[in-house]
Amino acid sequence: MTRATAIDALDWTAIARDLEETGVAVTGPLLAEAEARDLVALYPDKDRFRNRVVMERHGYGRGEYKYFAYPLPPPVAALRQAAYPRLAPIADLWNERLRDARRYPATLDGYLAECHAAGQVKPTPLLLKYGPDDFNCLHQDLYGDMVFPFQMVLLLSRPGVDFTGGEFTLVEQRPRVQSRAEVVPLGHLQAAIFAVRHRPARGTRGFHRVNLRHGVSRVRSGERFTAGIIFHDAR
Ligand SMILES: O=C(O)CCC(=O)C(=O)O
Ligand SMILES: [Fe+2]
Repeated sequence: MTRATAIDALDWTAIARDLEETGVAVTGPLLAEAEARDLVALYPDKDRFRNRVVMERHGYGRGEYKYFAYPLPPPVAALRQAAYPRLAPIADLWNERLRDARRYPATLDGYLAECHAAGQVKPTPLLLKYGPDDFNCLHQDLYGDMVFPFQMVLLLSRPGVDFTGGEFTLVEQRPRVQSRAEVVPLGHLQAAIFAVRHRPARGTRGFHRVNLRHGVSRVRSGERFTAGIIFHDAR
């Protein structure tokens, strides 16, 4: 199965519904086991990355990550390319609901051309590495004014085998009520697709914005690797 076929074979009606209701949707496996292993094996390779971030140094949590350099590894590039056109219409609908005039080009190349014209030229897909007691504080992945409203994260390690704990978590902050957490059960090779900074929620007087942040709970044992696919490039 080609990457585009694997993405097209997903139930996009269910994904759109889950995103609408909770801000996150879980997919079936999107990588072969060997592809996940190969991505993890790239981690020490200096030439494949443009930057390394030690999270503790910035108050981001504990653990580290590296942003890929262009050209991205083929499975990451292909998933970014294939998922974008499925998400762009959902992004347009959400903006319409939120009375935001921005609409998204139909293809990733079209969208990246807009990012590059706005000075956001650095690749944002990344590889994250967590060991025992590492965690990722709640945050939003914003890298400039250009923000594509969805992103994905792929679980490259085997939960319960390679690591325990380390759960992907989304927290939503509604106006005037207390925050709500959604802990996302991610299986090996599966992806979570989620809203980058907010989602439209239906209220009595139409839609309003509900703010979202994501992070990872403490890894209790072992090593956990993920690949993050962010669609906007960075300044
Ligand atoms: O490691 C994870 O599950 C989440 C990483 C993350 O923050 C991201 O992909 O943006
Ligand atoms: Fe993130």
